[in-house]
Amino acid sequence: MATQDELKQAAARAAAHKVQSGMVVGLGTGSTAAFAVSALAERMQTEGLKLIGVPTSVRTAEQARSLGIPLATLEEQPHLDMAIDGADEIEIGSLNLIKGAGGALLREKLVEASAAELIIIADASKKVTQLGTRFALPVEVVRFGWKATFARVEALGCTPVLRLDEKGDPYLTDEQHYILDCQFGPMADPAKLADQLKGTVGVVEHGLFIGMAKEAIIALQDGIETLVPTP
Ligand SMILES: O=C(CO)[C@H](O)[C@H](O)COP(=O)(O)O
Repeated sequence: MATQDELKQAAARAAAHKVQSGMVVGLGTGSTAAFAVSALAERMQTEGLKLIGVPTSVRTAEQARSLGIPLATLEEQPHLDMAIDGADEIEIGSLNLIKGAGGALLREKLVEASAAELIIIADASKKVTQLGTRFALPVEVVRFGWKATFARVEALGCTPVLRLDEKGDPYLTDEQHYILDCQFGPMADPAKLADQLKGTVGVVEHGLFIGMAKEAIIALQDGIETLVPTP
């Protein structure tokens, strides 16, 4: 029986094989995305694949650089051919996502909104029938007045928790913001909630990725399953 890491790696490899030479590729963040970065570097070495990566976090930039993947910023490469990333929850049918457990949701959304195609990679544990069933929704907020923002987000019907780092200090994103992990429970209308959060003063971004994923590559014990959004 394959381990969870082996499944993540299988999905990552399948996505990396979709990349063609000359592409500009958004490089996601997290343990599954890290396998995709490694698989791309391997293809560069073994097949001579050429690509430019646009990383979605400092962490991913460091990994890609250490593997010799040429990088560009989103300012330098504002139009990406593809982005490959993991997710915390993938809603079967819509392919709407919850992302951000790894803390990179803002840069991920910026990079992935600029990609012609967003490919999500995961093991089967990430599939849900309704978003909000397994993970709290990460909401990135500016530090200034964060308690007032906390109260506004709470009023939308959730229990927010300020994310802390391993030292017990507030977790800081790459853009130097805080994250509130918001337990909304199963979401009947995630698109409406996304709009409400976007309209909340102090909220910079949230981890709902609505209508963005073009494909999800899911690694199962007996092979790869490819999901596309149903109309
Ligand atoms: O959104 C993310 C980071 O902000 C990650 O893609 C998400 O948390 C999945 O991570 P992993 O592959 O480690 O389970």
